[in-house]
Amino acid sequence: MSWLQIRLAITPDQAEALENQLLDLGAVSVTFMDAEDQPIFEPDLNTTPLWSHTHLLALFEADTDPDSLLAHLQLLRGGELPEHQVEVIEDQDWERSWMDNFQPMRFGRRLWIVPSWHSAPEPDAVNLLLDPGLAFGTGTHPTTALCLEWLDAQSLHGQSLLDFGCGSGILAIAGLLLGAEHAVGTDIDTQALDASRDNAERNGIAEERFALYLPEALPEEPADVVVANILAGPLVSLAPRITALVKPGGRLALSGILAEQAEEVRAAYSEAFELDPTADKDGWVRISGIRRA
Ligand SMILES: C[S@@+](CC[C@H](N)C(=O)[O-])C[C@H]1O[C@@H](n2cnc3c(N)ncnc32)[C@H](O)[C@@H]1O
Repeated sequence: MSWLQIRLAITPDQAEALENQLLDLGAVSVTFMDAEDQPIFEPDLNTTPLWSHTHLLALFEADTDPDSLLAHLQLLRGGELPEHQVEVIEDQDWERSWMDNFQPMRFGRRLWIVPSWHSAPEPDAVNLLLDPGLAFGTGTHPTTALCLEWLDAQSLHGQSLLDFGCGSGILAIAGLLLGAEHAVGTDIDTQALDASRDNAERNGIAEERFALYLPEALPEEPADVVVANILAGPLVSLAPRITALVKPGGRLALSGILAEQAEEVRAAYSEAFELDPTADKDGWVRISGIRRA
């Protein structure tokens, strides 16, 4: 199957309106790409140099007429049309294009993330075979890497784990391979739930060890260990819910936070958690801690 792809150069202040306009015009997917051509979820529209020279990719059904589409977009935007390129791409290319640099990578001492089409460089290590499909989470992004390193450093044996915003399922599956007894993943995106299920199967995780839910269906049952890589805004607004999902004495790692947003997120969790020092990687930070009893 092929798709019509429109790549538009944007500035952060245009992003939200343009995304809505493209969706109104029938885009089946709109992805924000950062300066390194990696997809970003829910970009911070107010700040960040990572996001200041970037573009947006919109995919439409292949039979969409690009001239008519662009004319409609121009109309919706009061005559203004951002700089753009139009191309027809094959499905396979679309899924894979941003993954060209996805190679086996080690996180912490024991854990390797291995693209499912590669062989494991260290067969005796903890190898997570991953095909993210259309979901976020390969470990190439610093926000995921910060969580993987944290998980690798935990003693997870026999623990229950919750992955809030599971994307490809990478964090939950890493936790299970590192010894967690049971994991729950939740995501607002059903494609992420599908990818997580496929990746769990790929790694021989028995179905009963990994449950997946949309957030509205997630049982409000606290876990020993919770990871949430979903950006600062939702982490702050979801703080009461995420806190309640961590057992007293349980551990929490939050990611998807830019360095300048760390204080705001720490403030939302500092009453309920004994927080560790903030860890950072390439402008992103991880906030972790133990829930006070
Ligand atoms: C940055 S990705 C993280 C994926 C994966 N956990 C990782 O660490 O690579 C964020 C994921 O959270 C999901 N998400 C965003 N907001 C959410 C929310 N309020 N509740 C649940 N999932 C959410 C997105 O659909 C996306 O799959």
